[in-house]
Amino acid sequence: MVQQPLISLTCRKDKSPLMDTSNDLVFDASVLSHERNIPNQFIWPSEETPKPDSTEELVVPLIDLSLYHSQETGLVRLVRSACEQHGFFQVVNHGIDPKLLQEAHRCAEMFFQMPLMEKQRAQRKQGESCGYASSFTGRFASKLPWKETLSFRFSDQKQKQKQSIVRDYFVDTLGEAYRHTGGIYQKYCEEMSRLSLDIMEVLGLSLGVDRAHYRAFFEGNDSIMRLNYYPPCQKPEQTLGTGPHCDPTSLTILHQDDVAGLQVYIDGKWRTIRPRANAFVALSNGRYKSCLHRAVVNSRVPRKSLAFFLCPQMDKVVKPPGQLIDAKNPRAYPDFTWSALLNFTQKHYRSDMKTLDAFTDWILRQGQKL
Ligand SMILES: C=C1C[C@]23C[C@H]1CC[C@H]2[C@]1(C)CCC[C@@](C)(C(=O)O)[C@H]1[C@@H]3C(=O)O
Ligand SMILES: O=C(O)CCC(=O)C(=O)O
Ligand SMILES: [Fe+2]
Repeated sequence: MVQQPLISLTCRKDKSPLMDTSNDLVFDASVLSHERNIPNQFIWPSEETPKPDSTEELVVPLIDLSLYHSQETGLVRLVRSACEQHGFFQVVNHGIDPKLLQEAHRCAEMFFQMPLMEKQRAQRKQGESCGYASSFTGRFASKLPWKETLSFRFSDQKQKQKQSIVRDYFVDTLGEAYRHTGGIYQKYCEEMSRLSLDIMEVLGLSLGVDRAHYRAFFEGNDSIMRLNYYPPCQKPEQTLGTGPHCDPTSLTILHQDDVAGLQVYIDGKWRTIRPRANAFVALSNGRYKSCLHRAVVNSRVPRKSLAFFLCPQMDKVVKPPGQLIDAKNPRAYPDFTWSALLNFTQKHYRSDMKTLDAFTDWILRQGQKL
C-alpha cells in the first residue's frame, strides 16, 4: 500500500507581511496521529513544551449559580477572589441540559471523524475567523497547534429576529444532512449566550459596576463558537494542542470532554484543570487579568472541547464602565471595536499572552480613531 504523504508543500503568493507564514501543509489527523516522526512545524521549543509536573491539578472555586438569588453576596465575593487570583472559575448548576452537552460533544465527534475532504467542505478561508481548520497550516509557519477546529458565528441580535444563523451555517455549508447538528449548536449557542450574560452580571457586581451594565453591553452579542478536536499525538511532549495565550475575547465558556488537557499558568507553574470545567476570562480595563492557558495533547485518545467566546456587537465601542475609572485607575486601553480586534488577530497578529497590549500599540501607532 502506498503511504499517503504526510505533508504537501507549495508556496503561497498571498503572504501577509505581518503574519509569520507560510507554507501549505496538510494536517490529516487520520495519518498524523499514528506518526512517530513529528514534522518540524509541529514541534514547539523545549522551553514551551509540557513537562510532567504540569499534570498537577489546580483546584478552582466552584460557582454554584443556583445560589445566586439566595446567597448573592457570598457568590459575588467568591467570583471576585477567583478573578483577582487567576481569572478563572468553574460554574455548576448553570441550567444547561446535560443531554444538550452530550449531544454537542457527540456531533463534534461525528464531524471530526469524517474524512479530511468532507470536513474541508467547510474550509476556513485565509483571514476569516469561521470555518474548518486542520491545524493552522496555511496560517502559520511554525509552532503549529496539534488540533482541528470548526468555528462559527452566533448573533444574539439575529436570534432576537428569530433567525437561526448557526443552523443555517451548517445546512448552507455542509448540506441538509447537518440540519440536526446545526440545530444542536444553535441551541447550544443560545444557552451559552444566556449563561454568559448571567455570568457577566455577577462579574459586574463583583467589580462594583451597575447590575445591568454588562448585560446591556452584551445584549445582541456577536460571538464565536469553536469546536476543538485534539487527535492523539505519538510525541505529546514535543507538541501543543493550543499554544499559551490569553483569550482576547470578553468571556470564554469552555466545556471539556472527559480527557484532561486544559492547563493554566499560575504562580510560575502550569497546572491542569480537571475536565468538567466551564472556564472563563473577563475584560474589565485590566482589573481582572485574562488568564494564561494552553491545551496539551496525549498519545492515547482524542480530546474535545467546546469554546463559546462572548464578543460584543462588531462596531460597539469597547470601553470600561465609568465606575472603574478614577485618578488612581486611569484607562488601560484606548477605545476600540471588536471588529478591529478580531481583524488584528486574524490578519496581523498570532494571539498569545500579549494580544491586547500588541493591539493597543498597533492602533496607537496607526493613529486611527476606532
Ligand atoms: C478571537 C480568537 C482568536 C483565537 C480564537 C479566539 C479566541 C482565542 C484565540 C486563540 C485560541 C489563541 C491561541 C492561538 C489561536 C490561533 C489558536 O491556537 O486557536 C487563537 C485563535 C485564532 O486566532 O483562531
Ligand atoms: O481546549 C481547551 O481546553 C482550550 C482551548 C482554548 O483555550 C481556546 O480555544 O481558546
Ligand atoms: Fe483560550
